Amino acid sequence: MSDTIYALSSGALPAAIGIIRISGPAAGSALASLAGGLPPERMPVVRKLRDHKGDTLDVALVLWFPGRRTATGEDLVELHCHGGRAVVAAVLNTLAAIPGLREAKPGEFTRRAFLNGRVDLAEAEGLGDLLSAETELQRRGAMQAAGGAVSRRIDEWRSRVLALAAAVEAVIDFADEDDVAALPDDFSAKVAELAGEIRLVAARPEAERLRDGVRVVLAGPPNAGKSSLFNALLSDDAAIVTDVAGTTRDVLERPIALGGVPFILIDTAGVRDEGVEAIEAMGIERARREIAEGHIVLWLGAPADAPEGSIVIRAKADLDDSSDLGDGQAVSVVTGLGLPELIDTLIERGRGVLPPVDRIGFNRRQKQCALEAAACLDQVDTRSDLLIAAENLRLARFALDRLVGRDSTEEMLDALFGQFCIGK
Ligand SMILES: Nc1nc2c(ncn2[C@@H]2O[C@H](COP(=O)(O)OP(=O)(O)OP(=O)(O)O)[C@@H](O)[C@H]2O)c(=O)[nH]1
Ligand SMILES: [K+]
Ligand SMILES: [Mg+2]
Repeated sequence: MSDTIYALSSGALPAAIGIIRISGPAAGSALASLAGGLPPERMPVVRKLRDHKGDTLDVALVLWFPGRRTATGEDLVELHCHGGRAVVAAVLNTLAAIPGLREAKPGEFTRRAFLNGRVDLAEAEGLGDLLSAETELQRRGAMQAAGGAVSRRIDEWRSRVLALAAAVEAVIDFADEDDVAALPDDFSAKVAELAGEIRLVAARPEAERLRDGVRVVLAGPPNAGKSSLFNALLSDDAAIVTDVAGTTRDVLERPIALGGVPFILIDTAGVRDEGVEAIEAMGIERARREIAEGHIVLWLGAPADAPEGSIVIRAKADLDDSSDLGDGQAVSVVTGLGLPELIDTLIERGRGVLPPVDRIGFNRRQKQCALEAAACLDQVDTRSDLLIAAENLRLARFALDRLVGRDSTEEMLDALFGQFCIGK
């Protein structure tokens, strides 16, 4: 039988309420010893919590969820204490002294929910993203996975694979009896259709992009006004601005949400070829790498030099005279000209880079499993040995099983749940 774990599951203290969760076989007896008996099931009641000497620790709202129909799939207790640091510490210390109880490791409540079949791996991954979501788009994207939309689609694919496998098995069985049997006419078309559907979802931008943010690189020649624009977009003096060409040496990154879209703004060293000493040269090298890897490049320079697909910005537009209406989006950080338009452009382009939040998408791990399943389906050839076709359908099903964690390794679970905080 597993240990009984406990942790503070609500946010940083002090707060109005501190919610302590206890999960495992000894949860009920721990609650009984703190509250002087078990309250009615699934009913919020107020109880005095006392330590083993009988001293009152707090007056708390307590909830008792016995059985398997709980968030973790095992006996679960919630103590809604006053959220003072000393109050919560006193209750946690009392729990620590109860035999069979120990503090939960990061993500351990969710891990138990997974091991007890309350959520699958795709839902647990979605939950992780939901807890770390900082923008509206991240929240909506994570809701899809956490709410089971990915899992439901995988289930549907899985039952189609099973039906195809059953058709093959039926023919193989008949062959044993020396009878004539054939696969349905549309068998191969159905296999190809399923592989195509899986690839379509796998081709969508990966969920990590939504979690990590759209990378927007500000690039261009020295003194073009990159750092000034970086600061203006952030409304912060994060980068050093001077009139000396070559001020920015290193890459500077800052996260920002614009219109609910998560971005990482990246300021870089001005790109030039001549008169460059060693440190600046290294900065330029880094700038080139960021330009190559960025999702969106804002190019503050001559349109002729602009990297492919970049947005050309005509910076310092306040200095333009009326005859000098060059190419690019005019922006001035001095007058604010063109900034709202630039932000709108970024939001629009940014949404295009991210996975669609109203449809399901995969993270990198899930995508790999999905592509494996599609590749196995490609190998299903009804003109050759049907035993091999059956085997490939079995492998396709295993790949889908791995996607939702039906067949997960300890290391995989450690890696996933280790990213969660304690108490989750
Ligand atoms: N008038 C005007 N001056 C600007 C504007 N943006 C930047 N500047 C000035 O241009 C100079 C260079 O600005 P930076 O932001 O340091 O330019 P940079 O591209 O980051 O320069 P490096 O980091 O050296 O490559 C500074 O003196 C800024 O004050 C603008 O919109 N209007
Ligand atoms: K500068
Ligand atoms: Mg700069």
